Amino acid sequence: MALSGANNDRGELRIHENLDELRTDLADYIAELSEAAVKERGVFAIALSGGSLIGLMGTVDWAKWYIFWADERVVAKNHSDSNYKLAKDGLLSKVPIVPSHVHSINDSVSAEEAADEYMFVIRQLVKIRMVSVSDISDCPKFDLILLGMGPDGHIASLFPNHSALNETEEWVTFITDSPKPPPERITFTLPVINSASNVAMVVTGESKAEAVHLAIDNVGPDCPSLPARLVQPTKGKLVWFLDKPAASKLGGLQFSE
Ligand SMILES: O=C1O[C@H](COP(=O)(O)O)[C@@H](O)[C@H](O)[C@H]1O
Repeated sequence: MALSGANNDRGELRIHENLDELRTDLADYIAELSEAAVKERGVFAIALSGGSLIGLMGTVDWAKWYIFWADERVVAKNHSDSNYKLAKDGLLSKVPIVPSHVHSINDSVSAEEAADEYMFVIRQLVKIRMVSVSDISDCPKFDLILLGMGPDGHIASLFPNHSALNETEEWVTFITDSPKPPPERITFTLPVINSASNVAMVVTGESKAEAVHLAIDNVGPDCPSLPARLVQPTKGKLVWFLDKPAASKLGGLQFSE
């Protein structure tokens, strides 16, 4: 049985006994959001990340889905480091997704050009409202952004103390010095992540327990620079999907079973 609760302004916490339980809860959560968005707008705009979360997603009704990536490594689409390849092999090739609804980056140009082109594509889709727009800025408002988190607290390709964290003008930016290989990546910026209707942080494993603690608990003045702590949807909802090892260093939570 999952434990769920809330921690101040750090969102809803769902802590699961094991990965099977987490996978089921995450699939139900995504299905509910998808159904609500399709009912309201006719489409569901979801941004995926890479990493371990892809293996935790279930299958739902894909026909109305528009798929984006919150971050991508600037490598060929068939490279083992590609987040697109990860999602394609683990998920997209197994479900009836409409190919033209899958918006991956151009892998044949530089990181800077790929970021600009990706932003242009999103801008066109915002114009025709396939992707909604924020009520308080011109940012796209994705129905759901799925994020993983590294043991260092990075989310998407926003790393601790990196200047990309300060980008407020662009929707998509690029880096060429990622501390985690490969070095060249594109990433949604914090204003886009925080404009989403829903953000799900999917984090598993003991190696991430300290970063989960720093991202969620009130631990003093150093924590605001942790990228995961800067995920604070302005009007949207933040939900953390954790397994017990990832949640093992969280303190002072009030849970209901
Ligand atoms: O490099 C990346 O890492 C994070 C976390 O990955 P994980 O394997 O530790 O879950 C991922 O969310 C991000 O999209 C990816 O590019």
